[in-house]
Amino acid sequence: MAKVAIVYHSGYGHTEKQAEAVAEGARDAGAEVEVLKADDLTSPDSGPWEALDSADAIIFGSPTYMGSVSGTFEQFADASSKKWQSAAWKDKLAAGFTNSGSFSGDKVLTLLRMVVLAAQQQMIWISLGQPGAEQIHPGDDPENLNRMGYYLGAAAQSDVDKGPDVVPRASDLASARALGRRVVEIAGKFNR
Ligand SMILES: Cc1cc2nc3c(=O)[nH]c(=O)nc-3n(C[C@H](O)[C@H](O)[C@H](O)COP(=O)(O)O)c2cc1C
Repeated sequence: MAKVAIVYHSGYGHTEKQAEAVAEGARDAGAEVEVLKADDLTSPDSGPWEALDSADAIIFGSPTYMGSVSGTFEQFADASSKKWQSAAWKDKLAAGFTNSGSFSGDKVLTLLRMVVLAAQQQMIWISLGQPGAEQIHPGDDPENLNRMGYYLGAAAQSDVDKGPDVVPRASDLASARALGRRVVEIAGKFNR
């Protein structure tokens, strides 16, 4: 059984909904899933690091704040430098998701930050694997995966005047679930 760890930050609960959806998709695909808060992993010497060390795949999640990952996620990235020193995550699979207030909101930089983190850790980045762009229509249809046309990871947009009980939309959560499933499917191929 593939082991998947999801490590995310969410200041106001929206990205947390996305993290839950990624976890649901990974569990549906048969993985053992641990969901970890970046808030608990900001020091290299304390926190549930073992769950990350033993995972086949680590999926990173952060809201987009000021055009990149949040400060708390960046603290986690800094703290992970201890794993870089020992190449502890070399050849693990990696993927990512982000959520922001604007339709774009510069989410691509958040995902690229995660790609660079994964590369520095010598991990293997898994793209979203969903066609977008030409399939976009404005409705909130759960079948409408990747409505914003991102390919590096799963993107969600949450209207800033609405709480996490309303947004992210069903379509964005469906994209997140599909990313969780894809990571597990690729972990299966990789292990074979
Ligand atoms: C400090 C801060 C910076 C933000 N920067 C951006 C941004 O650069 N682009 C954007 O589209 N939304 C931005 N937002 C809006 C958040 O991305 C949005 O409200 C998101 O749903 C918050 O996720 P969370 O509830 O998981 O914290 C920002 C919000 C905060 C609090």
